[in-house]
Amino acid sequence: MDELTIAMPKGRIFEEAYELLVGAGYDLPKELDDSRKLIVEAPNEKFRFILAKPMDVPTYVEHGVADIGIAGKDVLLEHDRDVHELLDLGISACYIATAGLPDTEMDEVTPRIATKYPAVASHYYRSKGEQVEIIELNGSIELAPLIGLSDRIVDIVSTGRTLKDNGLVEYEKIADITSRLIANPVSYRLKQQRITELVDKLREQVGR
Ligand SMILES: Nc1ncnc2c1ncn2[C@@H]1O[C@H](COP(=O)(O)OP(=O)(O)OP(=O)(O)O)[C@@H](O)[C@H]1O
Ligand SMILES: O=P(O)(O)OC[C@H]1O[C@H](OP(=O)(O)OP(=O)(O)O)[C@H](O)[C@@H]1O
Repeated sequence: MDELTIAMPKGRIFEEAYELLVGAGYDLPKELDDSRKLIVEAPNEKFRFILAKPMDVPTYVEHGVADIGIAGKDVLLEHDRDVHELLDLGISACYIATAGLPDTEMDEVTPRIATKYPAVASHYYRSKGEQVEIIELNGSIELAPLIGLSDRIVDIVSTGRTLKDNGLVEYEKIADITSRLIANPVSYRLKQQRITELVDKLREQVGR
């Protein structure tokens, strides 16, 4: 049986992804969940896990150093990678939206948009025929309108708490987000049987 290398996102998505795999019947070592190791073997299943930053998962899969991976749809929308999207896992649900200070218009000349998702934001405003200046930030995006750096932000909303606590309001929803199972196209061809079996088990688990 071929070994499958799986790129798992550390952080928010990890716990739900781990539970999904265990729920699907896979025997995973405890050290995957409770150690700081970045490469963990699951010999009983012939899996090798690599623990990656969520944004980097599609990079490992595109380059074929991981056969499959779990990535947020936000990451897949932002970086157009050559990977197959096999299954919507339904976990880590959130959405991307525009937000800003309440009752404010965007600057008429060059509205400024702060975001961690420059491609998603550019695409969104271009599709509306609006010309904007994108300001890329790495986090704490909600700061931008509060201190006058931008008119709007394009960011993830989950509970809405961060917007609320900072006195910001949502304007438009851009895309619903969940995590997806992705595969390297060559791995998918060469290890199709193993990957299909995994997809079927996960699909059954997702449907529960
Ligand atoms: N409230 C949320 N904020 C951000 N991402 C969320 C949220 N809810 C679900 N997600 C999903 O989790 C992924 C991000 O996970 P996480 O926050 O652990 O990574 P990160 O953004 O790289 O974090 P950091 O840079 O803070 O380490 C996103 O790609 C998205 O699909
Ligand atoms: O709607 P909520 O449930 O409040 O979640 C949304 C917030 O969570 C994320 O930030 P994160 O916690 O990853 O911190 P960051 O600003 O450093 O990216 C996201 O960028 C929002 O700020």
